[in-house]
Amino acid sequence: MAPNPRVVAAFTAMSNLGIHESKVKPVLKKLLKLYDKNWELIEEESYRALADAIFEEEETMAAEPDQNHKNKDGVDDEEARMHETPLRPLKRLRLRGQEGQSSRPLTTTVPSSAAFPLKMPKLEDGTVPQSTKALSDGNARVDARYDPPRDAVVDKGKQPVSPHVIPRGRTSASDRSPLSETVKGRTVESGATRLSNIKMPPPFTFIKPKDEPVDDMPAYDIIPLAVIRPEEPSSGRDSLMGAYEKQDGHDTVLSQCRDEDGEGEDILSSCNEEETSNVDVILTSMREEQSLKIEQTDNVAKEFVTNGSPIVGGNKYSGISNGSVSLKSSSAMDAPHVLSPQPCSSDLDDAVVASKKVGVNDFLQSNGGKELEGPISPNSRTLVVVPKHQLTTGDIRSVHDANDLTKGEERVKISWVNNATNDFPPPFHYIPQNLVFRDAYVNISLSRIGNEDCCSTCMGNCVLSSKPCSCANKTGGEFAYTAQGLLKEGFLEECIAISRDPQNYFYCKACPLETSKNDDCLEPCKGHLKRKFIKECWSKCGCGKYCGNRVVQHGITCNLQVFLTSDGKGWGLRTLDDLPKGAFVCEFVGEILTVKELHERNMKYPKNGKYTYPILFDADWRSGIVKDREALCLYAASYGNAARFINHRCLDANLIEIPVEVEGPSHHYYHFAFFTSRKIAAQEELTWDYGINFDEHDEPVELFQCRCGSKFCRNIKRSNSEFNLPFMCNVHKFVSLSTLPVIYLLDDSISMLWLCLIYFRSKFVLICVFQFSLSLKVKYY
Ligand SMILES: C[S@@+](CC[C@H](N)C(=O)[O-])C[C@H]1O[C@@H](n2cnc3c(N)ncnc32)[C@H](O)[C@@H]1O
Repeated sequence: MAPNPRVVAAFTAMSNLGIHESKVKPVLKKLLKLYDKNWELIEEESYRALADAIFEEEETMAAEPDQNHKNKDGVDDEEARMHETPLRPLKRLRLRGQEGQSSRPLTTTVPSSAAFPLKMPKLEDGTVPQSTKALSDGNARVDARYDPPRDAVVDKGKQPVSPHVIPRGRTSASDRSPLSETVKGRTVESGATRLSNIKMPPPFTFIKPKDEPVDDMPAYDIIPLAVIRPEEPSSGRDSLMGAYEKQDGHDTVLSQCRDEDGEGEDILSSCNEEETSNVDVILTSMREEQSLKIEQTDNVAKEFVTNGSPIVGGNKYSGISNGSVSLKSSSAMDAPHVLSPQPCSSDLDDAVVASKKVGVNDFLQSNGGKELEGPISPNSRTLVVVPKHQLTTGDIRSVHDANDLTKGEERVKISWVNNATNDFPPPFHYIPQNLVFRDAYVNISLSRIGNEDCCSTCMGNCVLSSKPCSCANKTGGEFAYTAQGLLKEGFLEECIAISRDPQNYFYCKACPLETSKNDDCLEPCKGHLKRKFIKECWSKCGCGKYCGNRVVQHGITCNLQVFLTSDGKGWGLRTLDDLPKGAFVCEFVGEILTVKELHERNMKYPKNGKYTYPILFDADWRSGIVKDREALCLYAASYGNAARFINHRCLDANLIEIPVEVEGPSHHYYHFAFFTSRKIAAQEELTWDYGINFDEHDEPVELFQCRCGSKFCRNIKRSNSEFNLPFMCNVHKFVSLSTLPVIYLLDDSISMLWLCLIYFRSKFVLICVFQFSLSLKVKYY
């Protein structure tokens, strides 16, 4: 029987959205039943109902995973897939100052961290501390007093962040140009700069002024909005990107809206609050001639559909409209592929999804967000551009919202941009706070916080007091923060000095990292950095929420952006603001695993691809035997925050990680907070020193070739030598220097012996391999 053409058409439409037939079939059946076989309803709006239903089905499955989704180990398949993202355990600078660790000689051609002079050269924009004196962490230790059972903070299982299929968000800057103009305190990209930066003209762009704190800008609560027909391309930026004007001190976005018939319809909205609610969607569509200018648009969906309130708007949300405007493309554009809003997700109501092949974020403009915004902020309206053939629905959930990959989880929005390729950031669940995977013992309870561990008698703002509070005493007798919320210069310098001084490594007798492997050959501890801790005030303290000794717990407040680096490091994180020295940037957030669980994951999921580095909570492992469930680490490949995008830089990174205790006095679990180690200019990539010794090859991990560009790069010699030495091949974990076949006669046989000189784990090793032995004996009968 010939296949039903309507069914085939439905499959094709879904396939264009990257949805496999097997997913479509059951849903289509249900839908046909539901709609009493009324195909029109299904076919409407490019099979919107069908796509909705499929996503909804997936959402439901994800929300209520049943046994069918579990593999034989009881592990959720989706989780398993996420964990297929390989991982590498974080390795602090190994061998640094590892005197007495005989199995790890420092003899190597590779510059190990130990090779760094104790007296550091002066770095760009900042001085490496000269002092090499051994620095204690200065903290009064409080023994962890753990009693089972774990309290409610402990997540006994996987707690996926609820996935959202379709993005929302606001218009975002595709890539802030350093040549941005500042208009009335807001950053607005110069047209010339913007035009020179973009690879192809976007069909429409909203120029969104940078948000300022609401308090500072009452007059800008409502941004006038207007829509005009764009001019010819030759007329410059206005015609290509929509125009940006200033009227009576207000920013005005000029753009064009086309109706369903392709007829340009000019709408002018002066966009006061009342009018805003009447003009639901303002989009700019290119005229046909303009769209022809777009390169590589042939197989890309180009219909932009949005529901809800204005894409460009003020800070007040004036109600979600039920109207939606669908803008059909010009003839130069393909058939639409619209992922419509999902009924189950509020995020989806205001989503716009379209496709574009190159320069994904050329469409988008964002200021990265600033102040606390409600879940239905007009700034969350956005265009999200999804390449048609690349993403699975899982991917879309994870990184679909180019304006805010935090999916509203942070106080600020964090956009992502890629002006170079068609790639999206790797999929992951954004979580703003650490979550326990399974076994990790993270017991946060008020009963465990003794009076000496909090400042219950304080009031107001502790840092304004002349006397350090109990919490400051835990930070080594002083507040780590200034009244402005920055790290004190002396404290920061001490932390930097500690991290760069090999003397500040300690070596466990029985390293949890090694014992967790549970294998016969227990390797010696490779060293852990002694760290200075910060103890912040918290809920049991008497001071207020805005006490100056509470910084990290307030989360990210600066504007950050994930971007595709141009130097081959993959995605990276940059700041959109100028940051002073000592400013808190973000915490490294992920799943809390025991190191045993980490090892199990390492073994289970093969290494390849790009992923995040696990962070060890090893700062206090020297205190003695660490129980299995207390030897913890953070793993952010599957669940994490923006910090998972921070790339490594050898030695002179602009961020430094400092352990911060917030909830409790345990040093087995703390917050891994990143602070600026120097002033950082807007647009600069944020980096930190992972502490990798690029000479180590003994972990089930694959080291990347460092492209940090630092003059202190620890990977330079190795990468050079690999290419320069003759007869050398790099075979996984060892370097074969030369191979010599030796043929010899032994008694009546001829034998072949391979002599192979290899360089392995910093040693030269001669390997002999007998390949064959051929008997020369001739037997006569
Ligand atoms: C924590 S992730 C950082 C985000 C990552 N670039 C991405 O695209 O998702 C660590 C990975 O980034 C890459 N990376 C980080 N720093 C690098 C560097 N200095 N040189 C080359 N690759 C780097 C490596 O692939 C590493 O495994």
